[in-house]
This record gives sequence, C-alpha cells and structure tokens, in this order.
Amino acid sequence: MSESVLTGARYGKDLIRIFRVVRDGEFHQVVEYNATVLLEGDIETSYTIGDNSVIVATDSIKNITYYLAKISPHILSPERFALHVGTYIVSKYAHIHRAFVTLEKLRWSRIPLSANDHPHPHSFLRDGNDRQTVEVEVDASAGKDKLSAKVTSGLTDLLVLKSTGSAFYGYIQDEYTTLVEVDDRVLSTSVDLAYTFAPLSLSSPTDDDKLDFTVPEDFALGSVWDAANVATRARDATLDIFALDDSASVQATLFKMGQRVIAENAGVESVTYNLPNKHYIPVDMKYLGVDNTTPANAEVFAPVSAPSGLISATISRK
Ligand SMILES: O=c1[nH]c(=O)c2[nH]c(=O)[nH]c2[nH]1
Repeated sequence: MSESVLTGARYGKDLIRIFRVVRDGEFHQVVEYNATVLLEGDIETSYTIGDNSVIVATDSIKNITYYLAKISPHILSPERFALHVGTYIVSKYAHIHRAFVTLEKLRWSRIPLSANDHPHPHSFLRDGNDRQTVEVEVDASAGKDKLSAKVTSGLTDLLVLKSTGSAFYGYIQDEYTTLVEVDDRVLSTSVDLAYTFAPLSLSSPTDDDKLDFTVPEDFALGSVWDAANVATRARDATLDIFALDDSASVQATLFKMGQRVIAENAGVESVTYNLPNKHYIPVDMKYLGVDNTTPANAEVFAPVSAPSGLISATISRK
C-alpha cells in the first residue's frame, strides 16, 4: 500500500431539529431551526489510531446545541445563536479550534385573523417553503482569547415566477442552436442567495456556564449585528428586482439583485446567487392549426422539471 496521510478532518452533528418558544404571557415568539454543528481541531488521532479521547461525542454536540437553545439570549436570531454555539464549543474544549455552525430557519408567521387585522399571539402558519440560512465559522486557532468569526447568511428555495417582463434574444447562433429568440417569456426560478458579512472579532467569553460573546452597543446598520433587517432587505430586494426588472436574461437580473443587496447593506461584502432557470415551454399546437407558440399567443405552457438552466454569480463590494 502506498503511503497516505490525513489532510483534513471535521465532524459533528447534522440535522439537529430545534423548535423554541419564547413566552411573554400570552404573546409567544417561536423559531424552528435545522442545525449542523461541525468541529475541527487536534482530532487527527481519532481517525489515525482509534484514539477516542479527543472526541467530543456528536451526541454531546447535539446536547450542547439544545442546552444553548434553552438558555441563549440570542435564540431568535439565527446569526447570533450560531455564533453562540460556535463560541461556546471552541471556548469549552481546549483542543477544538474551529466550529462550523449552519442553520436553516423555517418560516412560522403569525396567523392573521379574518375577524380583525391582529396577528394571533401564539398561532402560526408555514407561509412559504423558503428558509433563511446562516453559516458561521468561529475560529479560535489564534488563541481562546482571540476569537474571530465569519458569517454568511442568505435564503434558499424562494420560488418565484413572472408571466411577462422577461425576454431572451441575441445569444450565439450556430449549428447547435434550436432555442427560438423571444421578446416575452415566462421566467421562474428558485432563489438561492448567500451574502457574506465582514469578518468579526469576538470578545472572549467569561461566564463558564454560558460562554457567550457580547454584542457591541453601537453596531452599524446593515452589519451582522443588524442581521434580521439585512435578511428582510435582501429578500425584499430580490423580490422587487425580480418583479420590476425588464429582464434581458437571468444573468442580467441576477446582477441587479446583487448590486442592490450590496448597496443597501453596509456590512455585506459579497453576494452569491444561484438561480435555476425553470423552463416553461409553450405547447406547440400548430398541428391543430392553433397558434400557441408566438409570444403574444402563448398561453398554455408545459413546466419542465429537468433539465433547467443554472445561473450563478458573486457580486462583491469594490
Ligand atoms: O436567461 C437566460 N440565460 C441563459 O443563459 C439561457 N440559456 C437558455 O437556453 N435560456 C436562457 N435564459
């Protein structure tokens, strides 16, 4: 056998499902997360010589995550909760140098009652399959008193469609071209968006029980400490541009979305969109003498589940 060496190792718990209620009398706030918590550090011997003494069991990683879901003051903010989990683990275990915490936040919105306009204080509705996403890396490799963190947030599975206001023409015509140029088409995509905040340095946690970081009081608007508003603005900007842009292509519309997220959020350094082009093909009825293919007469479409285009790009602050 030729010689080999371990060049990377990371482990932890995936698919930790968390639901948390925050009660204020009758008025409740709820969050539901799918979490992944992975660790790196001086753990090589667990792989190379079966040395389990360096392993924090993935079961314990799950238990820490649930404990922090119970006691963390940050539970309602996915960014801050992920930072708390990461900070806690790298601070508690001397040989763990990095924590990677990924959260998906599921939608639970208050039920608006039909009798009056007041949203219900403790009844909720899954009003969309899109999920907010957060990826946090807490790095203690420079020392436990010098924690730094990278935070990337975004959203996934935001399904949108527009029935006009999208064209596609002027592309390369050669022996492989069968696509017909159109000045009007159906455009649909499932938005996957990730935006990266400027790197953070975190204050070192002191309270052994909570191992928490502190949030600066004078945090800047649009920064990671303002992440809930950034998330709302990024989702709104994406939907606005999708609806209002007279789209020349998915590529051109994507770029405008990214430009707006950067312009509106001072703390966001770069934005990556992945946009599948979910094709809706006008059904050809010429054999019946019926025109359903010229853009003005295209009314019946066959949604095509595969293949789809896939357009992606990263837009960064200059
Ligand atoms: O907006 C589009 N971009 C493309 O690159 C492409 N390619 C294609 O076949 N249709 C489209 N639409």
